Amino acid sequence: MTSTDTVRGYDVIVIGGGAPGLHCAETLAEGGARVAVVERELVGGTSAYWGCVPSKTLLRPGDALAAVRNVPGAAEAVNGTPLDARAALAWRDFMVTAYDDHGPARWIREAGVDVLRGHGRLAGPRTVDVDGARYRAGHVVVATGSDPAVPEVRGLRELPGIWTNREVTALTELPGRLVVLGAGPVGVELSQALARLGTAVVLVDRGDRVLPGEPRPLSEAVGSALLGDGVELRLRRAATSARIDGAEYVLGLADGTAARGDRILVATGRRPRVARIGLETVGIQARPRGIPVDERMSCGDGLWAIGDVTGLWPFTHAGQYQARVAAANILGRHRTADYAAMPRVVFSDPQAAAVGETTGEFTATVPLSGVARTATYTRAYEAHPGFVTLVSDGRRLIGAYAVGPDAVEWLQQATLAIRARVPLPVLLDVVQPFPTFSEALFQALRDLEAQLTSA
Ligand SMILES: Cc1cc2nc3c(=O)[nH]c(=O)nc-3n(C[C@H](O)[C@H](O)[C@H](O)COP(=O)(O)OP(=O)(O)OC[C@H]3O[C@@H](n4cnc5c(N)ncnc54)[C@H](O)[C@@H]3O)c2cc1C
Ligand SMILES: NC(=O)c1ccc[n+]([C@@H]2O[C@H](COP(=O)([O-])OP(=O)(O)OC[C@H]3O[C@@H](n4cnc5c(N)ncnc54)[C@H](O)[C@@H]3O)[C@@H](O)[C@H]2O)c1
Repeated sequence: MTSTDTVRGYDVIVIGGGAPGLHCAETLAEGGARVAVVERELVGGTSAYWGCVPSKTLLRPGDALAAVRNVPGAAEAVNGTPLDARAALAWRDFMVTAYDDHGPARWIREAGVDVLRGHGRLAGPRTVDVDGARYRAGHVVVATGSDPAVPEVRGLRELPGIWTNREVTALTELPGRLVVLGAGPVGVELSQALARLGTAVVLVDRGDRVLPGEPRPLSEAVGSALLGDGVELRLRRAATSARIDGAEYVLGLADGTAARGDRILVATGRRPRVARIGLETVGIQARPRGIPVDERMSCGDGLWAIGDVTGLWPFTHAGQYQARVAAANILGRHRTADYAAMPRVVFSDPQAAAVGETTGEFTATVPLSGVARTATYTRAYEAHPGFVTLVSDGRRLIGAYAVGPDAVEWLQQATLAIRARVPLPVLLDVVQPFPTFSEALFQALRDLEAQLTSA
């Protein structure tokens, strides 16, 4: 144990070097604080190596090919050759920098942040141990993230070789058949990515639709796209047992049937990483969802928590937003988190995006097939499942959701409108360029206006 007179001190120590932890540390260093980030594995965390980046990279080849196949003139330039899975996996390796974190580690050091390699744990107020070395800090930010949650299904936890997001995003060989348990964002995105790369996928969920947390029309559009890619949907079926039969994984389902594959991917949510980080030494009791924080991201005196470990909004962009809120407060500028306009996005093809409320006093839905951009974009426009729905309280937008090409990008207009509380007449006065999918927003606003006039 290091004696107190040799203990190193920082203004702030961030435990966990995922995207939110790094962003917090960088913002604090920019603000003049002496900062260290503790990381026991790879600087960059889940998003960079086993989450957002590899999953979006694995989706992209299928996206691009499907888009080309729907465009007369371009479709003729591609023959029937399937996607080259080896090239796609090589691109994934490039995007995850072959699981080497020298680049991000150098970048954060150049931002003025010390990187302390090892397992960090609180050892009392304003004290952090890193593999036995003791450090003191004015503030400690807990940003330890989350692990995959494997549900209590008979035999599942003991089964050797089950996949979670780590194994599937890092796969080196495509399985012939894959059983995916859980049709949330992880299950949906990776089912489509692998199906398009050549795997036969069975997607199982106890809910009656994919993405059960989102509005039904959005789930239905994404579900039918998955069916179109050959994904077999087994909905309304909870998993009840799991076993290996020879070389085959067998997932028993509540209706007495079974799903069989060369692999099982468990995509049934996340649980906060709160074990062995010394929360008890500072009097914090984590809840099942995570560390409770106030709107400033504070969880105690000189103690803060951000990212997945809070269990609030398990997205990289949400954790980074919380990082800015915590950093501002630590630097003495009062700031509170506002989640009224938190974007929720699924990078399936078509993309699905939502923000804010999903129901309200007034709603207006416009199909994308009625927007000129769609006809120039794809020959499949008549059958296009795309749409946008706006939700209003009669004065402003309070929510929006959409399915369609690049929906994740153009629905951001609604995010801005909700966050900035823009009055509906001002939104109606916004010019949308022609021909863009954004024109659907204008049409939906006009529909809202008509409803309000006749109300
Ligand atoms: C397959 C998949 C796809 C996703 N896609 C998206 C997406 O497209 N968009 C999006 O916004 N979100 C996406 N997410 C969610 C996103 O990855 C997470 O919300 C984000 O990574 C959370 O960041 P975090 O820093 O809280 O946790 P993490 O990224 O897990 O970082 C925590 C870090 O802390 C380290 N650590 C933990 N405990 C200790 C300790 N005691 N000492 C030292 N270090 C420690 C870990 O090694 C890790 O590096 C996806 C998630 C998955 C699984
Ligand atoms: N594009 C993105 O932003 C993105 C992408 C991937 C993941 N993420 C985030 O990562 C987190 C984890 O995602 P996820 O998809 O693993 O979790 P999730 O909680 O969103 O979905 C889990 C799904 O598993 C199902 N399920 C759970 N137990 C089951 C059982 N025993 N039998 C059958 N079905 C069962 C649930 O009904 C649910 O549909 C999410 O919060 C998500 O927002 C975000």
